[in-house]
Amino acid sequence: MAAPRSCVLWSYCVRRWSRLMRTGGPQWLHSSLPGGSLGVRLLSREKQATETHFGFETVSEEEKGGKVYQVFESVAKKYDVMNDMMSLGIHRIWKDMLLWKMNPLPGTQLLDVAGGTGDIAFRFLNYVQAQHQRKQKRQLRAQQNLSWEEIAKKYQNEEDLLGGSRVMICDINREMLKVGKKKALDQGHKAGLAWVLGDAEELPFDDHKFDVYTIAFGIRNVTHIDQALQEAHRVLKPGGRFLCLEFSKVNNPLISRLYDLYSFQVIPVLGEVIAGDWKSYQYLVESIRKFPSQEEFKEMIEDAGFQKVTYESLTSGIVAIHSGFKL
Ligand SMILES: COc1cc(O)cc(C/C=C(\C)CC/C=C(\C)CC/C=C(\C)CC/C=C(\C)CC/C=C(\C)CC/C=C(\C)CC/C=C(\C)CC/C=C(\C)CC/C=C(\C)CCC=C(C)C)c1O
Ligand SMILES: C[S@@+](CC[C@H](N)C(=O)[O-])C[C@H]1O[C@@H](n2cnc3c(N)ncnc32)[C@H](O)[C@@H]1O
Repeated sequence: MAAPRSCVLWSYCVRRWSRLMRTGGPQWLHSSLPGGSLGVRLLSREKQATETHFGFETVSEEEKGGKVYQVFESVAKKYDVMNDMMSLGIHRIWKDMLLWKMNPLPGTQLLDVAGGTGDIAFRFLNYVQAQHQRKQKRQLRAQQNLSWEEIAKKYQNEEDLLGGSRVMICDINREMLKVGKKKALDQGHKAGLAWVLGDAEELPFDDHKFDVYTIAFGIRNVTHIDQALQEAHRVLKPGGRFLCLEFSKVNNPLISRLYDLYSFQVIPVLGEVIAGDWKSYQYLVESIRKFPSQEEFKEMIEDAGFQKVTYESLTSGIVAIHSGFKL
């Protein structure tokens, strides 16, 4: 049965109002306050500067960054094994799906923010290398009179193996990057990647630098998500793509109940047994519940200036991939 028109109108008004409030209030309010729009900006900054959440705990904004840092400093060494244990390997499929969605073109310059131990970056390198090798093979087969030196050269130039694609991994946590760098050596990734210590809210890069921006399981931990989204928009080239893999809202009531049971009864126990750290994994499950739904997050991405914003829910909405373009 269709919803009555008054309900539709009411829900539209509520959505418009909450969106306005998130973006600093209506325009008329800016000029009626002392100091005009600066007044509002200062007021909203002051308001923002008071409180936020760290999982289910209420903390000041200044505190949150430090607490998140401690969590990832503490879990870094066990991070990868914990992900396999908690998700029975399913996180690998989600990350593969992010790459399939990206389907990078030859020469893509990727920025992977909150890149941690490099899972997205290594998948990107494997993907572009496989893609480039297939292309090179096709070209070599098509050329009849090549010497073996010419053929060998094509295979030996490591930089060329990636067809000009590169990935920059940016993360705020030294320990996560340290584990990632070691993993890169172990997996034989040398060319085409660089590691940078940096904050998603204040990226250490010039404007219009990257073709694709990814953030996987990272944005949930950032204090000012709107600021991180604006930074993503700033560093992308016109035509560039934003892709985010993050926990989301489960859309099936039965799965939701089981998932809640699993999250609150099993995950912290796994955290304690495997990583000796109950609290960090309690933070993980609580922070998941605090993160906006698929639709709310879509609106936040649009508010940062992205166009053609879409999302795909995976595993009944346990996670979602959001995509947007800087046009
Ligand atoms: C500190 O911050 C972080 C730290 C990190 O290490 C990582 C992250 C970022 C996170 C990731 C990259 C991924 C992390 C993965 C998850 C949080 C888990 C995602 C969950 C799933 C894919 C599975 C979802 C589970 C369900 C839909 C419910 C099914 C659950 C059950 C049948 C068990 C229900 C539980 C109870 C009744 C409680 C009592 C049970 C026991 C004591 C037995 C223990 C049972 C198990 C170990 C079974 C585990 C089962 C599964 C994993 C189910 C998988 C199967 C399917 C989805 C089909 C970070 O930010
Ligand atoms: C759950 S891990 C995700 C790592 C990786 N992207 C993956 O998918 O496995 C979250 C990462 O976000 C990083 N992080 C948290 N706040 C950040 C911020 N403000 N700027 C950059 N990275 C941040 C943490 O240090 C951590 O490495």
